Amino acid sequence: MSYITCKDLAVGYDGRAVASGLNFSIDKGDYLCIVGENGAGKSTLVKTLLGLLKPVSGEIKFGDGLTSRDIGYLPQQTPVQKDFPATVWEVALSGTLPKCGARPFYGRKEKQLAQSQLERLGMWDIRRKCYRHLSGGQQQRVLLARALCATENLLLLDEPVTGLDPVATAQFYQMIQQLNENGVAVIMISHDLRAIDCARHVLHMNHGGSFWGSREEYKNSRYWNIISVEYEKGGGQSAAC
Ligand SMILES: Nc1ncnc2c1ncn2[C@@H]1O[C@H](COP(=O)(O)OP(=O)(O)OP(=O)(O)O)[C@@H](O)[C@H]1O
Repeated sequence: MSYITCKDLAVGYDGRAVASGLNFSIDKGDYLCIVGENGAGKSTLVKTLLGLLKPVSGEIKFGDGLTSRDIGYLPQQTPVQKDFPATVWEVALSGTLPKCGARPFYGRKEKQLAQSQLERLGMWDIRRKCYRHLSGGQQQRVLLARALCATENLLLLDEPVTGLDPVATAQFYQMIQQLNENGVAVIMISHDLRAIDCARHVLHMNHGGSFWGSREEYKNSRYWNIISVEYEKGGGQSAAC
């Protein structure tokens, strides 16, 4: 059974849909890239998958032991978040909070988990550094470690390469690719079409409808023709996946 199956899903606010007719699923180990024009409802879909909004209509089914609480979420970063006055260690450790239950402190297990995720992403040696003093790429790695502390089943990344330079972007994609090869399922929202080169499936959302299918099917669809022409005009490049 799939981790998530969405059938005729409409998402929105106060009972009014901003996107509808969404049909897609994400399986264990999958890599889904969500693309689409501004305002198409991508972030609204994310909030709905995380259980922060109720579907306007249709259904979201969780399977294979997954619930909306088992999603490791890397949100879009705001300027205030980039300036967060905490150490790398504190930010990563905060990802284990849901595992503490009613306990008001971190136990040995949580600390070991945060250490292993920071080591995995090459951030352990700078654990005492202040998060706000890191480069954009390093900050994203720390947030990734934080998300992995919450779960290793499914990561949901909302525009994770915004503001990163081309080298940091390529390194970030490679890191996600590696995690995916090690069994972590990925949902990545992106305005950067290079992200598609790494994905197995693509969900394209726009105001006139949506497409979901394999990367190959997407690249043969009219949705790809439209978006890639616009992207080339903007000087897009290919990813190194
Ligand atoms: N809290 C809210 N209440 C009502 N409408 C909202 C709210 N947040 C967003 N919207 C509207 O929902 C629509 C979809 O917004 P959303 O942020 O999901 O799009 P998006 O595809 O993520 O856009 P972008 O690519 O620009 O990030 C927009 O018309 C937006 O104005």
